[in-house]
Amino acid sequence: MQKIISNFLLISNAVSNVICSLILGQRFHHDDPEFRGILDLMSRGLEICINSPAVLINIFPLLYYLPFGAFRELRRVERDITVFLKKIIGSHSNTLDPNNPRDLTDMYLMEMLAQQAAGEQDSSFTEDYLFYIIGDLFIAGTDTTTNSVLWVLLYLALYPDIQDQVQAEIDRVVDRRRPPSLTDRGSLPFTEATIMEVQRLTAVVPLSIPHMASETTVFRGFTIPKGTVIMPNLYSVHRDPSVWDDPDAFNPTRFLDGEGKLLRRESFIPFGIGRRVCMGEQLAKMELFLTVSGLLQACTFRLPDGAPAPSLHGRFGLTLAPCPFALCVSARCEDSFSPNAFS
Ligand code: HEM
Repeated sequence: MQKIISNFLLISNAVSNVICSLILGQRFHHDDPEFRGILDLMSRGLEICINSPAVLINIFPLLYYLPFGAFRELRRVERDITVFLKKIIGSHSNTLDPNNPRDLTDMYLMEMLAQQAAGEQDSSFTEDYLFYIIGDLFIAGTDTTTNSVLWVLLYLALYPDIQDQVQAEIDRVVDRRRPPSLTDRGSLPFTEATIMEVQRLTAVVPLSIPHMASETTVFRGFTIPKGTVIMPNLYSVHRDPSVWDDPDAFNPTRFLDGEGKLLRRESFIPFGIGRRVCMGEQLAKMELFLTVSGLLQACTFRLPDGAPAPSLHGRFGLTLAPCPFALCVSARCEDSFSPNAFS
């Protein structure tokens, strides 16, 4: 069976459900309109914040209140997300059973209540903070991982010989009788190297997250005054010709040594670096490995016959998303995951 697919909502739903399970103790059905609506809002919110005139709010905060265009849309997105998250926090608060915490929200509420009971005056554990933490984890953990998976599928459709090698490795190590698990990760270096090479080329969070110099600092002869906003350019690090041979080429073997073992390259920093490195790095790597290896075990992804090669430039929000593309998905064996699941 094969099918042409241009709608990959199944992937963002699955990725977001990992965060929902951890934070909210629940998964949402893929058809749930409220869930779908909130994912769209988050994605749109990020795009407006980075890639519209609303970015100027960072410099002129009063622009936030303008009653038109991106400014008004941003306020609406923010309001709708707030209503959704506050409703969930409220229902957790009402049904909290300290003997049976269900998720991170329950654990947080229990700590908050414990600190209140102890008379803690300056506690940072408040429902307002919880709201921001949940929002941060949703925003940081959904689009990043979803877009990484989409880029992998797109690159593998453009490079079918590499896709064949990934599938051959999965077939050799895992077989097709069971889905890949995390214990297989160390035995699938080519699959891992392929994911890393896509992460290198696409740098899904290309400008990382802005930081601010807490002190005046001299770095390589440049004085950086206290308060300067710094935006690390991870994209340029990943394409630096002084570090990477032929940096624009898609070549997973650059992450493998002569014996086919995985190489750690210090200039490979898709999750940032240092004290504020991505908090979800380990989770994201697990999700990427399980999703990509599971999908490639079950299906083959090709460009539809006669379709022009999709652009590899991407759409820039906080994350770099691939431009819309279509793939022809075919099942690799009768009883495997059906391409119909993507509809
Ligand atoms: C492929 C997926 C992901 C990529 C490429 C990615 C990348 C990044 C990058 C570049 C940063 C900025 C690091 C810095 O400031 O130096 C960051 C921060 C962060 N990420 Fe991720 N991320 C991913 C997935 C996730 C997931 C799944 C979660 C949550 C469960 C998450 C949570 C966070 C948080 C909370 C921060 C802020 C950390 C801080 O400021 O201390 N990320 N991420």
